[in-house]
Amino acid sequence: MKRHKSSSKRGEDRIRVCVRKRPVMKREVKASDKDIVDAESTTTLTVNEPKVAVDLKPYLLQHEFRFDEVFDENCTNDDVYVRATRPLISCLFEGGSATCFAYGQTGAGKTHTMMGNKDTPGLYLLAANDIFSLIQSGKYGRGLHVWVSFFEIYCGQLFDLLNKRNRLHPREDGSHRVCIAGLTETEAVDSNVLVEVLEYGNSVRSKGATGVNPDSSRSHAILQMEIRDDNDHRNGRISFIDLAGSERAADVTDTDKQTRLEGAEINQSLLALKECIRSIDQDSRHTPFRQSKLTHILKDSFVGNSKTCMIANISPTQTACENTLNTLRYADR
Ligand SMILES: Nc1ncnc2c1ncn2[C@@H]1O[C@H](COP(=O)(O)OP(=O)(O)OP(=O)(O)O)[C@@H](O)[C@H]1O
Repeated sequence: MKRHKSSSKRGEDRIRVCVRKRPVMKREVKASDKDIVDAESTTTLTVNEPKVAVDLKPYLLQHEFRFDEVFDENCTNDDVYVRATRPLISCLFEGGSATCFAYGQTGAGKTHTMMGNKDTPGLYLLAANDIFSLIQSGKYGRGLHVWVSFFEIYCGQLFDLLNKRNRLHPREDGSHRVCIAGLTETEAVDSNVLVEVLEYGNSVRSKGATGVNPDSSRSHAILQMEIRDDNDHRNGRISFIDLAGSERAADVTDTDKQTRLEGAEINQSLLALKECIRSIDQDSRHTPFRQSKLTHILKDSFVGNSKTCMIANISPTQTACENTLNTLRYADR
């Protein structure tokens, strides 16, 4: 059995890595695609990889992983919110930055986790509900407002999802803070406004048609909620990043030029993100933010009073075994 242990004492308070296994879908049951992932506890899981020995006897190679949180197929978006994301919320009322990533292959459940649906709201909405309740309670003072922006990074370029996919340009100000010139910001007075913003933004989000899944997401979508006071001073900010399908990073060898370019960009940004997370985890003095647009524009979210949570989403089936192992190795610290 191969054992992987994913926890680091130094960065533990600032970064938490969680894994969510989605249920087997009806079409997968129909195709007799087996569930090969055992989420054994709230921190451990095992992937049972089918193998064939040299004497042609089949056997299972077991890969055991340990993470800060493991969510099995019965866990709801609420469970994920309470254990993984809620601990970040106080940070944005205390002048800090919180960041929550959804990572994983296409169809592993990133959008389900982040967006959810009418019956099962995802992390965006669950966090917003808590933020609005805290503002109303007056616990962190009066006159606080929530401003929302929603944009995507596609092929290394930024597009405003709240303004007809207008191209945006990030710039560093005199104090090396990264600002996105021209980004549309909307005040969300309640969750209904946020739902409208999300629905509008998602309808314009770029989708690429690939052989595997016509809706496969080939861009990183970033939703930011910023708390500001009556004088428009920024208090804190939370960023949710629904990352592009991780298996797309392998498209660097595709025959189609555009697909190759998209793949190269996704590959570079996911590697840069892993490097940044590793360097924060190890309290390293240099964090390589500039290696990709994604990490560059999130620079402020990683430094100072910041908290990050990575949710690695995995498909449970045998067909997805290789991608699942890649996702778990990526998330493994
Ligand atoms: N935890 C879950 N419970 C029930 N259904 C789920 C869960 N996770 C994912 N699904 C379902 O699986 C399908 C694929 O999930 P989803 O669209 O969230 O994947 P994704 O990782 O966002 O893929 P893409 O990168 O292509 O956008 C959807 O039909 C979704 O509703």
